[in-house]
Amino acid sequence: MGTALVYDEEMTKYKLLWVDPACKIEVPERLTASYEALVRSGLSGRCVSVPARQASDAEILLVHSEEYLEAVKKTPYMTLEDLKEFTLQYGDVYFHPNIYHCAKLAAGSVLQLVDSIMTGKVRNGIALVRPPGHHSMRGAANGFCVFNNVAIAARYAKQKYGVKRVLIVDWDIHHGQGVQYCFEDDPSVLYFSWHRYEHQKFWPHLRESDYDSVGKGSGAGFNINVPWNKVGMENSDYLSVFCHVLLPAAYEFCPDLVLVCAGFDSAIGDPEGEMCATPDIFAHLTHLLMNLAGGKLCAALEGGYNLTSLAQSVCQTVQTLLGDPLPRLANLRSPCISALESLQCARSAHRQYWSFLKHAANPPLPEISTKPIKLAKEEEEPAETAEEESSGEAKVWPEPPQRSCPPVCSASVLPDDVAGADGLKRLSTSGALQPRLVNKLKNHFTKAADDGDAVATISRLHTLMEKMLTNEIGNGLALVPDVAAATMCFAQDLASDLVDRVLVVCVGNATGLNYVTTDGRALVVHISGEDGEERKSKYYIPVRLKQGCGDTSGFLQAVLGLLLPLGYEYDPGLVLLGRMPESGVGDGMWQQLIGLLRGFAKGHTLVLMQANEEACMGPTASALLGHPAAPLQELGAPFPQDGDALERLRERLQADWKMLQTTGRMDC
Ligand SMILES: CC(O)(O)CCCCCNCCCN
Ligand SMILES: [Zn+2]
Repeated sequence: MGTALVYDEEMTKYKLLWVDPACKIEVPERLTASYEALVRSGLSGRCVSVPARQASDAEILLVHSEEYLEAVKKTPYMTLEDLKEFTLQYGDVYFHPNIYHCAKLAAGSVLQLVDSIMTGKVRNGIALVRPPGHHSMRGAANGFCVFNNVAIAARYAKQKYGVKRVLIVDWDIHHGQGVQYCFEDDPSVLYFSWHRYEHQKFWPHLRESDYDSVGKGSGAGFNINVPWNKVGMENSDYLSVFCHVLLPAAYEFCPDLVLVCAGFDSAIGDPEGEMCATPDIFAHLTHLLMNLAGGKLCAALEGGYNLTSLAQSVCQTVQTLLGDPLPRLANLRSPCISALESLQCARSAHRQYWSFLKHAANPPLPEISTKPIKLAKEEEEPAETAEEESSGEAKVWPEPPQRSCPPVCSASVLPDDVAGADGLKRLSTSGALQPRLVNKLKNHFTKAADDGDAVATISRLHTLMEKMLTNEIGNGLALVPDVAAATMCFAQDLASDLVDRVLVVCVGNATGLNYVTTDGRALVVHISGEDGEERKSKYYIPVRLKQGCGDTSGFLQAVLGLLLPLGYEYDPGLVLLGRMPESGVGDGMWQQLIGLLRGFAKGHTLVLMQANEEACMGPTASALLGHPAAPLQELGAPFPQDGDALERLRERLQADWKMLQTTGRMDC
């Protein structure tokens, strides 16, 4: 199933008609720059084009009041003076004779996306729209927004398709207060937003944008705010919040549909956000949401005011929706202290609502000042410099890396063209494997199985990996006689011969895995139901689930809160996933694991399974081919001792692994 793209150039046909420094950045070129970049890159041609349409009155009234709609209906007939007058009653927004028409198209475009996804015409999609939506409220326009496109879409999906739970992820750099107000007492809509806040000094200066706004009444816990109190946030800050707040809550919420308020003013170069995350981060943010709700993801453009970074970010997002391998995120740093404080505050505020946080550390939080903030005059409306950049140096960043298109054969099961012992000889003579290595491998395997098929296995694995690294195939699945032996020998000898770092993930009980690499060429994460061998090295991490790998909520917490951050920090060139016999891990969880691991190493994942596990081959191949994992059924709380043990393990490891941190040093 494909990816829908909704775009209509009619939505470029309104603009600011008078001088207003607060609104001048919201220009029609935002849409044309985004769309033309998709056309130039060939991405628009790979999407299913879905036409825009005007939202009906009834659809707009799902969120807005009649008097507001009636008032906006009058704007097409207003004189310039009337429009200016009309605009004065709202904040940081402007009207135009054609903006009502465009606002209906913007809202209708997102509804078209919802229809295409809910009727199974496409898997996911994006709507390039303006005016944006997430600031507009029931009875008011605000922040360039007229109708709340995404809030209307959420209500529409529930009403028309009986969707039970909707997750709204708002990665725009501004707080979508309109969405928060709309759903704050509604437990069927989980709203997550991060936003530039600077302790209420940043627009829209709302006290309720802080982390302690968790929702009201039965909606308590279903509103998650992560305020950024400093500018300059980077990729590692964003990923930490996804791994340690959003994703665990999202999986526990188990949505039927994911809507994204896709604002790209959170990217580097944007004059509003002043952040430093690079456009390719949106490839990963999108990917991390794509295994929820069976892949039903609907993104709607919100902000983004630097046309270069906006266009690059839109392309990164669309290319991921299409299923292409992700770019590797180079040299992630430790999340900054301010980000860690925000992370810790959000986790603490939600501790009582989410089982994944039940065992989280609970250090005291700083006092939130309740006194109204006093904005210094210049902070109210920064004087517009002639050139935005001239106030600060113009940001420059590298063009996002060219992302390989999906290889022809994206998952290959042990090509049988390399059979028997001669295969290994061929490899060794071809120089692919030095003779010394051949002997080492052979004695590794001979104890596992008789010489013949052990040798055959080795040569097949090597072939599979070579094809992967030449991107001839994306990933692979290998059935081997002895998974533990194959995994270790592969990690120790084969893989480290061809890539700089191998992430080895072992699922299920096994011995002989505590293979110590001091040079860090392999990182082994072993998730099992029994004590792994004790940790001798930073690069061998046994994760024990007392309830075994069949405990999906414990397993998932280990994956999201430990494995993902470790993987991002380690940044492997290859992922090796070994499924030990009788691991007990469920098919759904297994597919989610594969889906998430595909985000590393440009999707180069090699799965090793015991030869007799045919039953699991189907689900494995499907996940390797990029089909969305089956949604996990409702997750209970992880067993107390597991939840507690995982939190303790994370705290112990964070000295070595910075991406595992979730608390800032907060002197209260
Ligand atoms: C969709 C969106 O969240 O990007 C809209 C942002 C509105 C910002 C209003 N203040 C602008 C101050 C100009 N320096
Ligand atoms: Zn914004």
